[in-house]
Amino acid sequence: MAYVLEICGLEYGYDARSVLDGFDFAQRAGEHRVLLGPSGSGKTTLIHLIAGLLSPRRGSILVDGEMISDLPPVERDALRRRTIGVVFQTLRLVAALDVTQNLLLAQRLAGQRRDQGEVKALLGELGLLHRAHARPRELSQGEAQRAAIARSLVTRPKLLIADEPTSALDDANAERVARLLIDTANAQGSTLLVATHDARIKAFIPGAVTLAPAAEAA
Ligand SMILES: Nc1ncnc2c1ncn2[C@@H]1O[C@H](COP(=O)(O)OP(=O)(O)OP(=O)(O)O)[C@@H](O)[C@H]1O
Repeated sequence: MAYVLEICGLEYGYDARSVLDGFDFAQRAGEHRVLLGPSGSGKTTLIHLIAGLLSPRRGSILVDGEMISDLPPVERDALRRRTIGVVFQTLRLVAALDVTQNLLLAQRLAGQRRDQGEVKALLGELGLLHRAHARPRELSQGEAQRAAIARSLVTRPKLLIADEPTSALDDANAERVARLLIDTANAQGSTLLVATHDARIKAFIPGAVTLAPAAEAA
């Protein structure tokens, strides 16, 4: 099966401080993986690199066969919107839009037809139909998280990345969110990469890769 993500010899750092030093990783379509690492090991940095929000110092990142790390910014943005969904720690829903409008906007930014039927179906799957016209500030934290998952999956991205989706949750809710991510990713045909320091996630997604703690200043 084809690779959705291939990372080779990735290097990145902030000023003199190296965060990633020769990181290699590959993920095939349908092969969900966990990126484990303690706080500060570079998980969020790596997600930003994969999504083309940062540029590597060295090495390459291929998303769905395209070298996102080498593309000019406009094409990078287009590739990200077409092929990657990210559930950020801070969720990043658009405050002025209701849940349905947030999902329709994601479809439009991905260059897709706005599809109310698809939006409704996904909100139903995530138990959010009754909140379809609520603004983000009117949602509970759990509802907002599910809305962010729906927003990231409504474009059926090849790769769905979730940044620390469970670390603040108790066992029952961590399991619920992990299962929800896996089930909805499967239903949408997306491959899941969960970045976390929450070792409980390994029970749900067996393929784990571990980031070493950040290196000391060079
Ligand atoms: N914009 C920045 N400027 C300077 N240093 C940064 C910046 N962003 C992150 N760092 C540093 O880079 C290292 C990796 O940070 P990153 O946020 O990627 O780690 P993380 O594994 O996602 O951590 P957490 O689990 O706490 O979110 C940390 O030491 C952090 O302090």
